[in-house]
Amino acid sequence: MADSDCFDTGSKILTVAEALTLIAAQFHSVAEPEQLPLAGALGRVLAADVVSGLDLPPFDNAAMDGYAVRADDLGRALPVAGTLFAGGTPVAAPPPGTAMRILTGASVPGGLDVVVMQEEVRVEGTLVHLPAGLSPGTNVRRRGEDVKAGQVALPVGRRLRPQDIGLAAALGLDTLTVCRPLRVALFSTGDEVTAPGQALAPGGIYDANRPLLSALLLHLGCTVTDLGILADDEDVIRAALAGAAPGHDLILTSGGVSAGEADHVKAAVMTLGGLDLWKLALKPGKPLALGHVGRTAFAGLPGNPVAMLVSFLVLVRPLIDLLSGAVPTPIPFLTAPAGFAHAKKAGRREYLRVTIGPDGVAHADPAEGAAMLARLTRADALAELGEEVTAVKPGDPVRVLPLGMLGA
Ligand SMILES: Nc1nc2c(c(=O)[nH]1)N[C@H]1C(S)=C(S)[C@@H](COP(=O)(O)OP(=O)(O)OC[C@H]3O[C@@H](n4cnc5c(N)ncnc54)[C@H](O)[C@@H]3O)O[C@H]1N2
Ligand code: MOO
Repeated sequence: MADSDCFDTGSKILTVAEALTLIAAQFHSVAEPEQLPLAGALGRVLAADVVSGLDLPPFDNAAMDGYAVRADDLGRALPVAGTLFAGGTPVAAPPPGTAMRILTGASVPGGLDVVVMQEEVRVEGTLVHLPAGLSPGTNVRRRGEDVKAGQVALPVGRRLRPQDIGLAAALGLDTLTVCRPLRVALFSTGDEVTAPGQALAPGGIYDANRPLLSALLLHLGCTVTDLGILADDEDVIRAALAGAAPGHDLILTSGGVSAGEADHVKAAVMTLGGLDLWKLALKPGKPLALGHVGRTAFAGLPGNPVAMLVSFLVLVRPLIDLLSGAVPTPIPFLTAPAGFAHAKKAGRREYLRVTIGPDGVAHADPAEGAAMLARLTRADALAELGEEVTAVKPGDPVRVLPLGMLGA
């Protein structure tokens, strides 16, 4: 939900950090909890902490197939008192001076503190010859070493990833309390924008942004209503937005947010709520419109597809996190040596399409066009050049944001 006050920044050019601060101040969670089976919870946001009801692992167990012994008995040849299988009922330790054959995952009897891998022993008749020098605890997975009973295993606000679902299952949970999905209405704008499958008129282009945005939103666990393409007509746009607002938490549009004349989106949103047009110190992704239609949040992204993707990842993703009850997480980055030279303005953040070579070097796309979608499909990552950077030389370390880690 957006506050009713709009955040007029006048003609100031906002840094990304300033924009994110304004977003955090103006938008609030609309989260409502619901209970879901684990299988349906991927991508959803946890509505409550998951507190572990048990230790993980639940009992001391073997990490390897081999022989469970006392550390004091190492370096000797011992008789084998029996075999312990995974899933077998835990048994008491055999007397000192004996070994137990043990398989991975089997409960280690209390008192035995080393599992010697079977590759490291020599079996001769009924005796197993053990190496010396292993420290107590070797190859024993201790009860509770991963998670302790009573500990928060998964925190509220976590957007659930496959490994989170796996952990919940390991804790014995078959359902999770998650936030209901954010309901997002999607429009493209512009008379030139044509739905794929239709004939392309002279001057027309196919609508790449809606399917691209829709896919990005699905990755974030949103429910997407695709409401098509809005013609450049203020009345039509106003009616469509007014109709979409009540059933949605966020309306997203692309196109029509720069200084152009055919900007009916702005006028329509203004009459239905409030809107601010931001100019950001960000390339690509300079223009961004944010506001509300009634009580529904509104974000208007730039029309150029690559600019739209960058705006989405840098600004709309955190907005979606806020609205959906997720704890916003910084975009993960890695550092790679630059395989390129690049000069830039101080004070602006830039994202360049890069491929990562087999040697780990980041090679920038020599073209920088914000409309070049095919070139984006050939990139592995975006290099993030911060506000303070004025030049990149080959070999300089640069931040790279792997597109796959961003759901793109
Ligand atoms: N005089 C100025 N002109 C422009 C400025 C500026 O500051 N002053 N900013 C430029 C930048 S940067 C960008 S980005 C674009 C943003 O423009 P809009 O958001 O108003 O978008 P449109 O003009 O409607 O479209 C831009 C471009 O993208 C194509 N487009 C639009 N929708 C789609 C879609 N659904 N699928 C594929 N492509 C789409 C559209 O045809 C245009 O080519 O403004 C610059 N101009
Ligand atoms: O900065 Mo506009 O957002 O391409 O290319």
